[in-house]
Amino acid sequence: MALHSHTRTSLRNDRNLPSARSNGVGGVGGNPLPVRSKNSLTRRTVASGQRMSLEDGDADSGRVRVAVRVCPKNAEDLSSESDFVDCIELQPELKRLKLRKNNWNSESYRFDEVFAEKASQKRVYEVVAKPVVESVLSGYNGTVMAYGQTGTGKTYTIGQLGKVDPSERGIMVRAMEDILAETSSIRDTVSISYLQLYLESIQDLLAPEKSNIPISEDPNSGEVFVHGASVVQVRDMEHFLEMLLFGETNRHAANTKLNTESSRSHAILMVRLQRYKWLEEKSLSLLSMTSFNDSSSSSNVPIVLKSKLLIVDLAGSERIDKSGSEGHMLEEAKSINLSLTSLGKCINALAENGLHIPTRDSKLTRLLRDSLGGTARTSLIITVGPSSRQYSETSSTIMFGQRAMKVVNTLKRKEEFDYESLCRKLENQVDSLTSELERQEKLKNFENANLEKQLEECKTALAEAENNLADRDKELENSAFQNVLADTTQMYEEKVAELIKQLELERSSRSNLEEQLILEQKKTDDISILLEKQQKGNGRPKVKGPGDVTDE
Ligand SMILES: Nc1ncnc2c1ncn2[C@@H]1O[C@H](COP(=O)(O)OP(=O)(O)OP(=O)(O)O)[C@@H](O)[C@H]1O
Repeated sequence: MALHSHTRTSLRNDRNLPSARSNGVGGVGGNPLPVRSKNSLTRRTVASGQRMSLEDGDADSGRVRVAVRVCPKNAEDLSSESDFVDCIELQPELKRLKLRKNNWNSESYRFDEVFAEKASQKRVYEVVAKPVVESVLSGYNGTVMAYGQTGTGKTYTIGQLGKVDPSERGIMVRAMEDILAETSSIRDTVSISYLQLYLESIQDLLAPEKSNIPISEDPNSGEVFVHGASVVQVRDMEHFLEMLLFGETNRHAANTKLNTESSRSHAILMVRLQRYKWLEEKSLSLLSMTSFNDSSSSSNVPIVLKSKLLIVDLAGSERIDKSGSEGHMLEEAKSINLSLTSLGKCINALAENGLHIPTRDSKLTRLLRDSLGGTARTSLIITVGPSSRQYSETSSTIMFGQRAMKVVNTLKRKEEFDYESLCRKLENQVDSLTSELERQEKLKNFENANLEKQLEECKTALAEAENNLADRDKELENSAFQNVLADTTQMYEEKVAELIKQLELERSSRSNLEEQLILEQKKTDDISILLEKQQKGNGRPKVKGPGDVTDE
């Protein structure tokens, strides 16, 4: 079994794995078992815009994972120890390490993973650190630590830059590669601080003039801060490597000043991650508080995940008496011992489920408070040398690792409601709705104008049609009138002709009558003359003719 599974679904996979108790992951005879099982429940709390979510799963998921890595023999080992057999024998398939005290006496220890001398940096990263990095990317705090005797490959495992041979890249470089690959340079923020803890003083490896930087703690969350240390936002891998090299140079310079090749300080790379995501949740009281509880907006609560990854390269854990330190070196060794001893004490207390965890005894344990017995996912790699000469240090390193395996953290994810983004999002929504409204308004106006134009056109067309119709009617009317007129004319012509005819008839009858009248008149005149002659002749009264006028 790997320390954690390698895939992105490692958390789920871990939960599906049998617990340490059942699979025997542990120390001698499966001895170190998780003793704290606070995280056996899934629980979520909401408080003042913040919430902590516990990782669900079995009690084993928060246990500190411990792997052991055996370093290759160094020149000294090779020259002086040809007669001796190695004190270490690995059984990788059983994930066991056998520590041989002598030919008759050996102990076997089980770890979460054992790496032989030839194990690649890639494999070590993927088994030890990658699951922690994935956790950090999901919003949990995480810690990867290397512990071991001087010269056993802690810095090689953790801090190797791999400039000459990229396959030698250590955990810091590979972790940042994964983090940068998984985060958005626009939405998310990745920043680092690089510190060293030397003689109980925290120094800034990115700004060497800063030393004795105080540690502070949030009394409510217990979160540890190193205010005053430089925090540099990582732009890209090149930028990160530059800073790492700068920090390494500063650490190396300090060592050189002390005339030693070995790291006399603990180096701590602190990676802070701030990621945004949209929460799919409908039942949060906060939603009703903010009245975004309609189904459309409740599924869109922006939250910010803040997580921290500590990658710690501890100083060598050799014994003072054996190293023969004197003077300043003795002070230094004592200081290293103090911090490592207090780390060991905390681990013991946690492993035994003690009531008091002495985290305040040293700055190292204060810095690592969240990593051991806290809310972080923690992996420890212990490095050992194969040489029998180092039996005692190797043995104490192994015992340190075995005790660490008993520590169970309670993985918690800190989620904060991102009011700023919510506000921004709502503002954007308002903006887009307003512009949509304006667009609709414009469209409506345009459509109205269009309709009015169409109406006008219709009216004109109608008027034209009416005119045409009227003209047609007129035309029709005219042609009927013409007909009527023609008929009438004809009628009148006939009438006139008839009247003319009648008139002529009348005229002719009148002229006949006149002629008759003249004749009659003549007759009358003749008769009158005749009568007058008679009267004159016999004295009789004269007879009146039709044309005579008489006074009565
Ligand atoms: N697994 C390994 N493969 C190849 N070389 C290794 C390995 N482990 C260690 N080394 C080499 O051994 C030497 C000592 O390693 P390193 O400096 O990493 O030890 P250390 O534990 O960090 O020592 P110190 O505590 O004194 O700083 C280095 O030259 C390193 O390259």
